[in-house]
Amino acid sequence: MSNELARDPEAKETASAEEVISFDGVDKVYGADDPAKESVTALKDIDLDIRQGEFVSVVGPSGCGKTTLLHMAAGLLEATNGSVRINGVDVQGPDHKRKEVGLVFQHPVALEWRTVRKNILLPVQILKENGAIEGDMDEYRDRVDDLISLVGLEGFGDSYPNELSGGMQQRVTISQSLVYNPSVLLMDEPFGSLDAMTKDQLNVELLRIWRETEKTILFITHDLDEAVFLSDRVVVLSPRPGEVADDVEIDLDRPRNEETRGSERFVELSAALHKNFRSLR
Ligand SMILES: Nc1ncnc2c1ncn2[C@@H]1O[C@H](COP(=O)(O)OP(=O)(O)OP(=O)(O)O)[C@@H](O)[C@H]1O
Repeated sequence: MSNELARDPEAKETASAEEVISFDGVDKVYGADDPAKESVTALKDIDLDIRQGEFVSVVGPSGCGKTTLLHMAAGLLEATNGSVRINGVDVQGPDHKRKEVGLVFQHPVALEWRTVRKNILLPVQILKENGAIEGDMDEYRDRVDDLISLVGLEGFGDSYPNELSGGMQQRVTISQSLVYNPSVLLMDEPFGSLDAMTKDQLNVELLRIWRETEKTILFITHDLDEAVFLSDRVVVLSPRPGEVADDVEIDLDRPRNEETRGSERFVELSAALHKNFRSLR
């Protein structure tokens, strides 16, 4: 694959430590500064470090603060206490570079009147308008073609979103998050609305894309088996207020494929995680 899509070498240099995503003593209280509303403590005392090139999933009961955690890493929400850093830089500070972070949400965000190619280019146009990235558009147009082939959408660059299946639309979303070459991908249940077969297939493909692009990934999911299949570590949050209840190393060999799901070790790890999860209630 093209080296163009691998991790930005500049990002490696700017990371002061191996930790690429760091939560340090983070609390999130919604409504803390609005006396008219009852406050909700979503997350409490989160310490979590994700190292260069790691794939870490976060699981936990509904409402425990998974999306809140991800939105804080994206700089979309401010921590009430503590700090969140990407590549050693506070995401709320003036030195934070928005281009360091790619976001993938559960539902595709493609605009129906733009072709696949133009949709993939959209984040670049937005970031360029905001002054967050520089460089020539032609450079990014070439990159779009590399991405279309990386995510398996060859031949669909001139199609419109309504001509694509749900799985293909999520491939577009993944390309959108990679187009400006962030060092970090934050993924919030990206395959949650897909059927089981498409989800399994995209899981395998995501691992290939991760391997080829060398990104650091923070992945939110409700699906414990998906978390085991994908991750180096699975972080378990307690019921709200979410605290880190467990941080489980997943020692399955890589590369992983469909056979991995049938392996003895996968079944063991999955069973242990399900048991751990039940004990939280
Ligand atoms: N803007 C908000 N204002 C007030 N409370 C909020 C807000 N957003 C989220 N919450 C509350 O914070 C808690 C954590 O929400 P969050 O969406 O992060 O959980 P989650 O683990 O992602 O949930 P789910 O698994 O159901 O998607 C919930 O109790 C939710 O009601």
